[in-house]
Amino acid sequence: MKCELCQTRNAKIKRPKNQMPVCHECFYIVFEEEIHHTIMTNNLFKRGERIAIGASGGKDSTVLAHVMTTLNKRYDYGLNLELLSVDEGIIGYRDDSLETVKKNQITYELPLTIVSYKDLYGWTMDEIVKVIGLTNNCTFCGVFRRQALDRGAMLIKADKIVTGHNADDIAETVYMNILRGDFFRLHKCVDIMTGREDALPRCKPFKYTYEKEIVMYAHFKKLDYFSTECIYSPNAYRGYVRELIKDLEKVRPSIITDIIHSGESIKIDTSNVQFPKKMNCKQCGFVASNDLCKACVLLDGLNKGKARVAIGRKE
Ligand SMILES: Nc1ncnc2c1ncn2[C@@H]1O[C@H](COP(=O)(O)OP(=O)(O)OP(=O)(O)O)[C@@H](O)[C@H]1O
Repeated sequence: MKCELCQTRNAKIKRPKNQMPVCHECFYIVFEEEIHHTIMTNNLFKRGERIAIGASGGKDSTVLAHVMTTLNKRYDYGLNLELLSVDEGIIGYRDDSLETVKKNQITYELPLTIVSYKDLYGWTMDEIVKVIGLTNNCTFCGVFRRQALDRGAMLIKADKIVTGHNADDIAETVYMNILRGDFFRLHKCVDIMTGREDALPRCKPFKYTYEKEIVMYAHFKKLDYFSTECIYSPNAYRGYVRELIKDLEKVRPSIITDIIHSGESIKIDTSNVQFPKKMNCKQCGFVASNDLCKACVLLDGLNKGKARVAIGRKE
């Protein structure tokens, strides 16, 4: 079968996004051009900006570093790209994936900054898990990582952070927020750029990019990425939603894009939604919706030996 795009070479893959049979060369082109289109139509960047690429060494952020470098050169975006990694302190997982980031730093000739939970908070995830166990550790990790990325980006004086969140991640989040009735997050999670009004906006150039295509791109281009899941069990609830969407995808391949578009089209009745206030944490000065930010509340709990109370559980 011939490639549907060039009509010359033999088709080697069926695009997961639309089932189109394409050759490798055309796949690379459409994959990169769609991301360029997303960047341009959403005005994600301005010339001269310093962009921190959240680099975990996994497939998404490795492809992100590759594609951002490629497009920055091809279209002369004029961006100063840098890699920014957070070392959560998980032996046998993050130490290995950071080795991959270090190799990519050399491949893409980008500066790399690594910030660690140990330096920022005095705790590694390994130490936190010893105290709290495996049930709620993702809460600590998620809250700390979010702030650690901000802190790292401020350190390198970045104007924006980009992350490798892909279409599958966003569709899952839309679905999860609907199932939880969390309308504030539902409203926010489809934004391609959050925190526009803050000092450090975050962008998701892969908002419409299917995870399967990211894996294919990384695989065929032979990119160096680390493919092991976090050893501290992934978020179980998200796992169920992911399975559900994967099942639906078998009968309706466009389901991921459809869910994102539904999320974008839902109009939230703001009179019924409590939007969190925006203020600065009285302890660390970072963005908070209460007197203390979530990271400081969790950290105080850990330091006082009341970690479970800090996440709202009984001791
Ligand atoms: N430790 C980290 N350091 C820097 N950025 C990170 C880190 N962990 C996650 N990110 C950023 O957040 C995005 C989404 O993270 P998530 O935990 O969902 O991982 P993922 O889907 O497995 O992505 P990846 O394949 O890049 O690891 C990543 O693509 C990356 O840009």
